[in-house]
Amino acid sequence: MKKEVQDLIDKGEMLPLMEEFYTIQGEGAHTGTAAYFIRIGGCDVGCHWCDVKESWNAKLHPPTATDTIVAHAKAYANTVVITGGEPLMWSLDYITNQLQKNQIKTHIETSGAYSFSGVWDWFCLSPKKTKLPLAEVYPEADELKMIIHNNSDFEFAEQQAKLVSTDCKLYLQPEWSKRDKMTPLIVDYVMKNPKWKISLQTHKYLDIP
Ligand SMILES: C[S@@+](CC[C@H](N)C(=O)[O-])C[C@H]1O[C@@H](n2cnc3c(N)ncnc32)[C@H](O)[C@@H]1O
Ligand SMILES: Nc1nc2[nH]cc(C(=O)O)c2c(=O)[nH]1
Ligand code: SF4
Ligand SMILES: [Mg+2]
Repeated sequence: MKKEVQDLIDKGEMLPLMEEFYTIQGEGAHTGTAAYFIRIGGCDVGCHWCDVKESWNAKLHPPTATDTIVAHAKAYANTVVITGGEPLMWSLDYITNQLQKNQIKTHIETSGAYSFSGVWDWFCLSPKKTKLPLAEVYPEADELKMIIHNNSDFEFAEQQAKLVSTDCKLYLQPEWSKRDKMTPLIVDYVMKNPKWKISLQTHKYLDIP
């Protein structure tokens, strides 16, 4: 990669954009709310059930001017969700500052496995066993969203819940390929442990992006 491009990426003025789309937030506390999604390429966390493995190799996603991404978002929405891939692999201070200057709310979906950057109106932390969140990230979480793929994931969810702030909202979300088996177990678990709520990937049921 040319040095000029790498310098702009380092400053967050370019980002390896995989896709951008206007849709309805399908998961977590803001389920049902219209939002413009920005999916940034690159992730090495390696979840075997990841539903966007095409995002993993950052080199496949062209460095794109952040100002262009912000201009697109502005034409559609007053809320942007930055996801990936793992968005915290990149410096997100520039994009979130630009979005907020344009009165656009900034939301993130992250595993928390990389250092914190950006200014966030809503921070969704979804920890993974293969690459745990950094200690500095836990206090930032407004929402903890634990993916339940097997029975041991309930225990992992409880461990992670001890590390976020007391006012962080707690969600259990069935891993999509195991939803028929795990959703009824999550329903039982939430009734026995009502500090948790269930989050479904409602966009998949609606067949929208
Ligand atoms: C694709 S990830 C991208 C953001 C970031 N890498 C992360 O994992 O939080 C977006 C959200 O989808 C969740 N997710 C990914 N694959 C899933 C699956 N197969 N079933 C349910 N949720 C999934 C992740 O846990 C995360 O909350
Ligand atoms: N509609 C919709 N809602 C989402 N919430 C989190 C998503 C993600 O992939 O980060 C996602 C997504 O891909 N689509
Ligand atoms: S951290 Fe997120 S993007 Fe990366 S593999 Fe896991 S679910 Fe997929
Ligand atoms: Mg998704």
